[in-house]
Amino acid sequence: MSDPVLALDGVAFAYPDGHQALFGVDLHVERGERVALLGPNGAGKTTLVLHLNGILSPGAGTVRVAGLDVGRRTLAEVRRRVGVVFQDPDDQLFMGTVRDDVAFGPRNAGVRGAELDRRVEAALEQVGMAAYADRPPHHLSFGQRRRVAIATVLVMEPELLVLDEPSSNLDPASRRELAEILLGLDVTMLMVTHDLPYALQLCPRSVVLSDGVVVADAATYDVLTDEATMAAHRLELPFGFDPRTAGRPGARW
Ligand SMILES: Nc1ncnc2c1ncn2[C@@H]1O[C@H](COP(=O)(O)OP(=O)(O)OP(=O)(O)O)[C@@H](O)[C@H]1O
Repeated sequence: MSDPVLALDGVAFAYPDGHQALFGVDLHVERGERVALLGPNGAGKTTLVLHLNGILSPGAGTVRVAGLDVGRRTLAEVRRRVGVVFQDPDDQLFMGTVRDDVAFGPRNAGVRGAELDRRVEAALEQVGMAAYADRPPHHLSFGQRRRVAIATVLVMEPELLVLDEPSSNLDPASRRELAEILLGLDVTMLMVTHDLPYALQLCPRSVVLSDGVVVADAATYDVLTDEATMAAHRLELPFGFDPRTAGRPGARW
């Protein structure tokens, strides 16, 4: 069998002030999976994500991406393979046009000419933003900027797409449209979210992190209908939302 796209084994991490944020986390993601990373505020989700592209290094344990150990020597290659879309699109957009923002990563990696144009076009097409290529990003709506931020990562053709709260601050129509876009992508995905219906819609599997420990790793439907786990880890469904009647796109993984 091929290497998992992502393999965390026994990952522990303490911040310099001594706060222990992760305690021996094991998480394996196979190629083609879409996995939601759930958990209450302060659970360690962002800390975990920052290990995936080497911004943080574990105090103990290992992080492997597509068979590569994440470390100083592999950092450039790891960052090509793992695309992280942060919560605030404005952290990722800083050029004069959408096209230049999306071209920035591959251009830095030495891609030029027709190949660069092809990749930029394809990434913008994937997020439905091809018509906006010549616009300044700061003239776009928040939802459009989030899509462009996703394109800046897709253009690198990552093996793992990591999304931090992709549905936050979107109106219902933008939220639904983004779900359709994400469901159409052919990429392994790890999605950090507090939006549990979104997790159910997009991710067949969910991992729950709480106080730096993985406390559940199962089909999203099973997690969201496990009342004891939900209550113990401060996971609450929106008023009136019942996974049992919401359809079961993620029932098996
Ligand atoms: N730079 C830091 N120094 C010390 N402790 C930190 C630092 N950053 C985060 N922490 C602590 O580590 C723990 C995990 O934080 P983290 O941001 O990873 O949680 P999270 O699950 O992403 O939370 P949220 O859902 O609120 O984004 C928290 O207790 C937090 O206070």
